[in-house]
Amino acid sequence: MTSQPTPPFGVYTPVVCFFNDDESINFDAVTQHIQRLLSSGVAGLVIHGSNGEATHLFPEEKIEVIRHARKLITEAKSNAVIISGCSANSARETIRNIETAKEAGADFALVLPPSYWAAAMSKPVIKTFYLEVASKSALPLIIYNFPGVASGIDIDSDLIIDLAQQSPKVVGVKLTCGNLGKLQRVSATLPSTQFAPFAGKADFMLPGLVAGSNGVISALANVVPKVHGEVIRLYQAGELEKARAIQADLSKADWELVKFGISGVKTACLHWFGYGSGKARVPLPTVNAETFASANVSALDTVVQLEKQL
Ligand SMILES: O=C(O)C(=O)C[C@@H](O)C(=O)O
Repeated sequence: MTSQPTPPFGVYTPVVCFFNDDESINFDAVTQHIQRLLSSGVAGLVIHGSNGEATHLFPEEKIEVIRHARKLITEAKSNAVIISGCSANSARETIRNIETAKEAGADFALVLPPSYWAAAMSKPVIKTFYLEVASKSALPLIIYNFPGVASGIDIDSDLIIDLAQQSPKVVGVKLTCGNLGKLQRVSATLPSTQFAPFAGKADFMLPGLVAGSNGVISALANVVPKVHGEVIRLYQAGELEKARAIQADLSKADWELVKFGISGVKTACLHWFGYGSGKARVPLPTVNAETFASANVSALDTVVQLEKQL
């Protein structure tokens, strides 16, 4: 099998999906948001990640949003890539999701381990799942390790390395588990030309860069993508103390943001950038603008003010 493309190094945003009060997709806000992300120089958009409420969208809506993102990337003359969430509990449905995501304009597929029958999901079973998907995948595959949304299933570095060595289609992993040792072992074993490990949260972005992360995939990059890019710039320039100072601000802000949940990410965009709303699809609660404005969001405000200066 010919070698597969890997996602370029940089900042990736798991893009939130904006909704109107009637829960229909607010494409005007989606457009403003993606245009702001692209103008900030993100390397890629993760469409239908956890923050994108992938689990709340109809199949046809998922295709429409990917197509819309691809259209905006083309209009912006951007080189950003699309990593599309394609997870399902069967290999068969996952493979079909990848086909439709490719047709809609995605470049890579992001796939969680199957978790409905969590007790049956032993390492050999998970390995069989990923090798089956990779063998028929229409796109290069990125493993999505997020125990919090996968019944606690936490894929270890042995299995990640084994999958990448067995299938050239497996080209990356998104470590939202926050396990730096895992990231370090994977990046030290698999060549960066063939495999892209990602630190999956702002919280450990700089330590992740030191451990060989291919940049970062961060929900907070919905709000302050340029600040994430600044950490990379400072790190690559060897200005570690300045990078650490901004990392400290990002970690404080991420902790503040996570308390508001996915809706809060959207409300933050309304609060500081004037588009969209916090509306999330039931059962997720919606954080309204007044609640957000009256809360202590000083750590977030610190990084937003820096974002606006960059
Ligand atoms: O929304 C996703 O797909 C995530 O994994 C979120 C993660 O990047 C984070 O920063 O919490």
